[in-house]
Amino acid sequence: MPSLSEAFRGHPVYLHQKHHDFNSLQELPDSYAWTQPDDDDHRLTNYPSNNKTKTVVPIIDLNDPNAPNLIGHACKTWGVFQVVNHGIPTSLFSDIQRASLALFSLPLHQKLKAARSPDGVSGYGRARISSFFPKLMWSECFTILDSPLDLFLKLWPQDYAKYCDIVVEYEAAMKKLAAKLMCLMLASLGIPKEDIKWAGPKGEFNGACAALHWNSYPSCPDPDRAMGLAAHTDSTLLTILHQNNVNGLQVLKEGEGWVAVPPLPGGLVINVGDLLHILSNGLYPSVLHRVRVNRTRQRFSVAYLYGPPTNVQISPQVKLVGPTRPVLYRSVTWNEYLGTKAKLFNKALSAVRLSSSINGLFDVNEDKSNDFQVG
Ligand SMILES: C=C1C[C@]23C[C@H]1CC[C@H]2[C@@]12CCC[C@@](C)(C(=O)O1)[C@H]2[C@@H]3C(=O)O
Ligand SMILES: O=C(O)CCC(=O)C(=O)O
Ligand SMILES: [Fe+2]
Repeated sequence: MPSLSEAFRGHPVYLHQKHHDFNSLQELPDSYAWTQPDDDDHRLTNYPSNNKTKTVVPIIDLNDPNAPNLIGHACKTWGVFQVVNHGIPTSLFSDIQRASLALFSLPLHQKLKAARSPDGVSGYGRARISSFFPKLMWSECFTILDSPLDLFLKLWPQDYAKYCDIVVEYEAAMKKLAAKLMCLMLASLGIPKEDIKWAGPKGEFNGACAALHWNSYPSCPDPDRAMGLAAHTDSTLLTILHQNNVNGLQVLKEGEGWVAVPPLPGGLVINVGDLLHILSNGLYPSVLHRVRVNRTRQRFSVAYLYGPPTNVQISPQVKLVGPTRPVLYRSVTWNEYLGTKAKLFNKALSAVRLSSSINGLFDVNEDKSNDFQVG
């Protein structure tokens, strides 16, 4: 089986190679301006506003006996929810946040020592999706696949070990939680975990592949015209996101527009990714999300992007297919899907959709991404 890094090496994306020291920018350079000052442009606003409706992303207590049903409902109607009582000690969040702050606070020349190579995915750089947009995003990121050791040695020749320990501990905790969430999500779909061969006899999902992705969104001199991270879905089964206590994450809710996902102390945001959308035969939408920035506070997030072994075929589960529910997607491996995503970005799901299926019946993800691109 190709490792996740090898899977990426086969599907390079071409990124803007120029990096900026955000702290030195007193004004928004044109290359970061997604709208012009006099634009009466609603594309970056929350239109239609969620202020009137007060809809909030569901918050689910994992100790609640009704959690499986609540998760099922949240996945079906939102494709995203927050969890509390997930069993991860808060000290692990402060540790990983401290590591992320230490990393992004390094001088640019130091961060560039661990820069992502053009055909790689690990290391420091811009979001991979950058290449699909004419403007730059107001953010920097750092991706860890496999071991952080080589990267951290370059960043912190003396202190690398303590940061490696934090990452290893954080990933182990995430892996356990992701397996638990997979079991709950499969149960909510009525799929016994025995139907997923790679889950293993006890549902440990040992063969899973994952990436740890750190994001930093510096304070921005002109936040209304900038974009932290453009609207995208994750190519994962699910993503577990920890955010610091700064707003910015928004999800697109059918019929409501962009809805903020406010940070919840000790909470984690769980979102459905494209592969779970496929596996659920379109029942669970992989939620479109983006990040806005603000004038005064730096925002940090740590995403654990979780998927299957890279060579396992993921297809709509037979139990979710029937006379009134045609099979909506062909089967794909994560490796293949990452290649499709690298080429087609937000059109990747449509590309693996079966043309004979009844369009739009179950798939709420039918390409809406163009509405949110500045073109
Ligand atoms: C395992 C993954 C999943 C990746 C690529 C790689 C590591 C970083 C992930 C993200 C994180 C930011 C959005 C995204 C769209 C991006 O550009 O990089 C994600 C992408 C995907 O979900 O496709
Ligand atoms: O920073 C965030 O809140 C979201 C990050 C994200 O969507 C990602 O890393 O995939
Ligand atoms: Fe994401």
